[in-house]
Amino acid sequence: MPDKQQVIDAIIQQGMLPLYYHRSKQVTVEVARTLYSAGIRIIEYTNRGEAALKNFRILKTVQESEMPGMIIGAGTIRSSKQANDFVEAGAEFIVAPIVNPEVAAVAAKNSMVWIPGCMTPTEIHTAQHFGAQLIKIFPANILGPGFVSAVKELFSGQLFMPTGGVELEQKNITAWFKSGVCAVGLGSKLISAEVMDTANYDKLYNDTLTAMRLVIAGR
Ligand SMILES: O=C[C@H](O)COP(=O)(O)O
Repeated sequence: MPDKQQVIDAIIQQGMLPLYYHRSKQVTVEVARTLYSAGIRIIEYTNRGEAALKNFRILKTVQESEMPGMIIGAGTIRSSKQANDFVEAGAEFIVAPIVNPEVAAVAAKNSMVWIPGCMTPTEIHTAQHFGAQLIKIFPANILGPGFVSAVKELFSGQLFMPTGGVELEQKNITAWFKSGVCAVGLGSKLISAEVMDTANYDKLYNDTLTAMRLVIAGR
């Protein structure tokens, strides 16, 4: 299992964190395989449906046998029970849409990175207090890059990753990096419901290469 700094470094190095959920275990695994074959080495699987924990366990089995160097975290973790369940299932970091100190405590107990979602300076301050090295700016498209530019001086050295509505387009990704973020979270604009439901893994592969190029060009 990677240590906290290795997880943070992997996100910064990749410059993007792909995230998704799908009810089908086959789709869950094929999406990860496709991302991996395109060069992705850290992903978030979100707790956004009834099959999330079961599918996460299957994904971890495939990761162990087929994906050396891949890191898989659990997203949309709002309670300590969810955190404990996904840690037990092999989550290597935890992402959340909110700041819940009880989730932070589970992450700390397991020496894991906790990436809480924040949309105000007070939430950022609270997240820092409870140990967040990296903070998810969420919902990113509501706040915009101007929010990060405005608050980053208040939180010198803090790492930020906007997530929610980040677009797969150069202008948007470049604006985020210019505001001072270290990576962007990419959900539905990269791994859309349509791509998953139609098993269009060629499109996902090509879009992933595009996203990686946009990140390199944008930062
Ligand atoms: O927390 C995850 C976000 O809701 C994902 O947003 P997105 O699908 O717009 O990238």
